[in-house]
Amino acid sequence: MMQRFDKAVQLLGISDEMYHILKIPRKQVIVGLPVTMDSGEIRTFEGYRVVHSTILGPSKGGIRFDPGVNLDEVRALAAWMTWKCAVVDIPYGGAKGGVACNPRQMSAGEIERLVRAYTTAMLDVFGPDQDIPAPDMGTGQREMAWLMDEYSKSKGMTVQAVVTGKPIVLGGSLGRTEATGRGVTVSALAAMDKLRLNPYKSTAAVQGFGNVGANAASLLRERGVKIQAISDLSGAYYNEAGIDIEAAMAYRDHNGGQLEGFGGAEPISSEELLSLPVDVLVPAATEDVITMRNAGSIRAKMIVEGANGPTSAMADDIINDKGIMVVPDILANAGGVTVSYFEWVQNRIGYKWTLERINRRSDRIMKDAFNKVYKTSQQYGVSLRIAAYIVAIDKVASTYKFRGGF
Ligand SMILES: NC(=O)C1=CN([C@@H]2O[C@H](COP(=O)(O)OP(=O)(O)OC[C@H]3O[C@@H](n4cnc5c(N)ncnc54)[C@H](O)[C@@H]3O)[C@@H](O)[C@H]2O)C=CC1
Ligand SMILES: O=C(O)CCC(=O)C(=O)O
Repeated sequence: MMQRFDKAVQLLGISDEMYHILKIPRKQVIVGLPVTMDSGEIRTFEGYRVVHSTILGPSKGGIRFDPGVNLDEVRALAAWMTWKCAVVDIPYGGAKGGVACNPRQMSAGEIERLVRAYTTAMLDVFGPDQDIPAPDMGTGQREMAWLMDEYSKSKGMTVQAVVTGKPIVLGGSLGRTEATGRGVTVSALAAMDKLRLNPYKSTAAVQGFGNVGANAASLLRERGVKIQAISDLSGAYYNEAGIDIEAAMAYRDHNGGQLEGFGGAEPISSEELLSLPVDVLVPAATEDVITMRNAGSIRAKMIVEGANGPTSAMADDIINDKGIMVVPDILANAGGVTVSYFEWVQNRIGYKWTLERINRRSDRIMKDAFNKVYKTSQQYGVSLRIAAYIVAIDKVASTYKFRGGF
C-alpha cells in the first residue's frame, strides 16, 4: 500500500506534513477476546480495528476472520478503504477490522460468541456516525446480524445503521450480497471496452469462489464472458468450454462452502489458473497472490482485482512492462462499499429502495469512477493503479486543507 501511496504522493507534489497526516492511522485498537469453546475450554483470540481516516466522514470497512489476520495487514486494509471510498466519492473514511481465527474450524455457536465478544470490545469504536463495519473474508450476513444485535442491546435500542451487509430482514440492502462482484463486472466491462474486447468472445479465470469471486463469475457469465477456470482453498478447476457457474455455486453451497470434488471441470493447480491465456483474470481471494515470482507467467490481457491487495507492489512493474491492463482493487472492488453506503442511507431515512434503483445508482458510480481514473491515467501517463491513488489522495488531502484545524 505504502509503495503505491508514495509514488502517487510524489506525482501530486503533496507536502511532507500532509504526507504524514495521510500515512499515520487515526486509531489502532487491539483486543484480547476470551471465548468459551464448545468443549468448555476458554480460548483467547486477538482482534483488531484500525481506523485510518475519518476526514471524509465516519470510517467504513469490513471485518475479516482468518488465521492470517495481523495488525500490519489490517492497517494496510484500513488505508485501502480510505482510498477506495475517496475514489468512488462516497462520504466515508476508511477502517478495517479482523480477528485471527479459523472460522472453518469453529462451530456456529463459537463464531457467534466471538462476534459478540469482539463487538463488546469495540463498543467505543463502532457507531453509525463513527465507524461502520461490514463483511470481509470469513464473515457475512450472519456475523453482521450478531454484531448489530449485540451493539443494539448495549444501547437499549435497535441501531440498524451501525453495520452494513446485514440480512434483509434486519435492514440489509437489496443487492449488497452481489454488489462487490457486480462492481468488478462493471469495471471489467469498462476496461474491456477500452481494449476493444467483445465480452461475448472473451474468456476469464476467477480465483476465489466466495462472495466476491462467485458473484463476479456469475455476473460476467451473464454478460457473455466464458468462465474457463475458478478456484478456492480446495484447489482450481478448469473447463475450456466454460464452467456452469450456477451449478458450481449450488455444488459449493451443498458441500460445506468448498468446490472440492466439483465435477463440472478438471482440477488444475492454483498457479496454472493464474497463468491461463484468458482475456480477463480476476483474483478475488486474498493478498499477494501475484508476486515477482509468478507475474512474468501471467498471460491474461487484463487483471481486474476483486480482492484487496492481490498484486504485490514489486509485481506491478513486471505486469505493466508486459502491457497488461490492471483495474486496481480500490476501484474494481468498490461496488461493495458503495451499496453498503446505500444500506446505511436507507437505514437512516427508514425507507427501502428497489433493487433496480440500487443497481442503477451503483453501476453509475462505478462507471464514473472508472472514467475518472482512466482520464487521470492518461493525463499523468501512469497505470490505472497509480491514477486511482492520485484521484483518492487528492480528494482526501484537499478536504484536509479546507477543514484545517491542525
Ligand atoms: N465481501 C466484500 O464485499 C468485499 C470483499 N473484498 C475482498 O475480496 C476478497 C475476497 O473476499 P470475500 O469474497 O468476501 O471472502 P469469502 O470468505 O467470501 O471468500 C474467499 C474465497 O477465497 C478462497 N481463497 C482464500 N484463499 C485462497 C487462495 N490462496 N487461493 C484460492 N482461493 C482462496 C476461499 O476458499 C473462498 O472461496 C478479500 O480480499 C476481501 O478483502 C473487497 C471488497 C468487498
Ligand atoms: O462494505 C463495506 O463497508 C466495506 C467492504 C470492505 O471491507 C472492502 O471494500 O474491502
